[in-house]
Amino acid sequence: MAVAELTSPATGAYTKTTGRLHPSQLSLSSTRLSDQLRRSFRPIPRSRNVKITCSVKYGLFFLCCQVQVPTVPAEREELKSKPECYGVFCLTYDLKAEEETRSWKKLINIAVSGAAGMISNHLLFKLASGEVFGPDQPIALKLLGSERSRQALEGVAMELEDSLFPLLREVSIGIDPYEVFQDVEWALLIGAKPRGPGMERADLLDINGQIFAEQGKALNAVASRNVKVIVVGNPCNTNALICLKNAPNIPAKNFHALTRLDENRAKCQLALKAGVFYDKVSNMTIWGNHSTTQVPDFLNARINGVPVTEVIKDRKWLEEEFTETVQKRGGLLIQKWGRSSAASTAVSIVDAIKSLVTPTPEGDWFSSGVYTNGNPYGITQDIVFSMPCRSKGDGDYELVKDVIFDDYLWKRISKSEAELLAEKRCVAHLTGEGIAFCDLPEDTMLPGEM
Ligand SMILES: NC(=O)C1=CN([C@@H]2O[C@H](COP(=O)(O)OP(=O)(O)OC[C@H]3O[C@@H](n4cnc5c(N)ncnc54)[C@H](OP(=O)(O)O)[C@@H]3O)[C@@H](O)[C@H]2O)C=CC1
Ligand SMILES: O=C([O-])CC(=O)C(=O)O
Repeated sequence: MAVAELTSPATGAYTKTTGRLHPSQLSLSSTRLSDQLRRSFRPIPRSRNVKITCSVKYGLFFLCCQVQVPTVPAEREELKSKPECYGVFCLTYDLKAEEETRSWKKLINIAVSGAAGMISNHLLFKLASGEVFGPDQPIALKLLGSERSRQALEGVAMELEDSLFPLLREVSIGIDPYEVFQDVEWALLIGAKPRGPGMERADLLDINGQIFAEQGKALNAVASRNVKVIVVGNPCNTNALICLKNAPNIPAKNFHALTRLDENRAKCQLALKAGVFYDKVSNMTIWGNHSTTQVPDFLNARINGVPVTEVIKDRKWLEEEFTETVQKRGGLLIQKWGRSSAASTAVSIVDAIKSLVTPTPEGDWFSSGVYTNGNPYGITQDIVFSMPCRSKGDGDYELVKDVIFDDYLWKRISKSEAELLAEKRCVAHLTGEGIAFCDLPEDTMLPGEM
């Protein structure tokens, strides 16, 4: 433990501060001392357990603070020199002094993994602009990358600096999830290895599963106890399951696998067929896995409040063409673009978050891949399955009860369920459930694979 003593003239009262704090959390009336502490300890990440004890040393006129910093082990020495914050975001501000920021809400911490990737390149700027959490909600972005992407991460942070977003109060970059996830209230887990040529899906499950097992452990150790986690990196349902199994201290209900892009794709196809604008399509459920077995549910969906099956009477089109178009939309896009959906995925992540932080419109719902324990439909427990949800806007959700099923829908749901159970057996070594046995169904594919 390294110890530093800092003394500064202090006038008036001060808040007695003792305990494990980051210098930015200090609340001292002596701004000079506070600034001195911040300057001295800026390079030390929050998780370093900086211990600060302040007391009045010389009557009312001087504050003395003792700052104790744990000695960094040799193997982590390299991280010590790495700044936690980035560029202009290292400056400190007295927000309360600014008239227009007086009504702002408390800062929220958002972690984004794969922050130097394609999806993040769209998403981060949407988050920073205020379009996701609102115009009075300042945010801190914590960007997680790797050795591979270190330079690129700095490039992303530089672009965020140059965008002058008023609500973006902090940006930090890092490669250690235990540091980046410290106190985060949202974790948007995008980074994952893409499936390469000749790579088996089982290999992908294993490689990416290890990333999500580690990130689950890190969230469990250092994130806010009520952190909301949205897993985007594929295969996202099983990655979300691995993540939640490795984070037993965080409610399993807080983990989501992104199927909102599939919902949006399905709405678009129904609108096109019915000749209406896509905002007229509601109650769109995607059931199951974010894969080519996903089930876009036309039985419960509505157009202008009327069941889709009454508007589009061509049941063969709904069962075959519509369903397959949605299931394989990602693959077609890759053929056209030469890379997978990035902008529309970022938009769908925004939609997914907004659906949790704003009340769901009366009578409507949204789809999300969530933990099946306690589901009212009879879907196997202990997997992450896309189902219809409603939210009061408090970050939480309830599953929708009043949905109908027919034989066709159940058959399709069962196929996706079987696929997820097979994926789960493949990753048993990562969920703490014994030895993995991987025997995936022949047609198991991500939406982006053809
Ligand atoms: N659920 C959904 O609806 C959708 C999901 N996806 C999925 O989202 C994920 C990210 O897509 P996108 O942003 O376009 O991808 P990119 O390839 O642009 O970025 C992915 C990031 O993943 C990180 N990564 C983590 N581990 C590895 C690894 N072993 N090898 C290579 N890169 C790794 C890399 O960042 P770093 O080096 O910093 O770790 C990289 O920047 C993919 O898994 C994709 O399949 C895509 C579209 C829709
Ligand atoms: O398969 C992929 O990587 C892309 C994907 O998930 C999608 O477009 O839905």
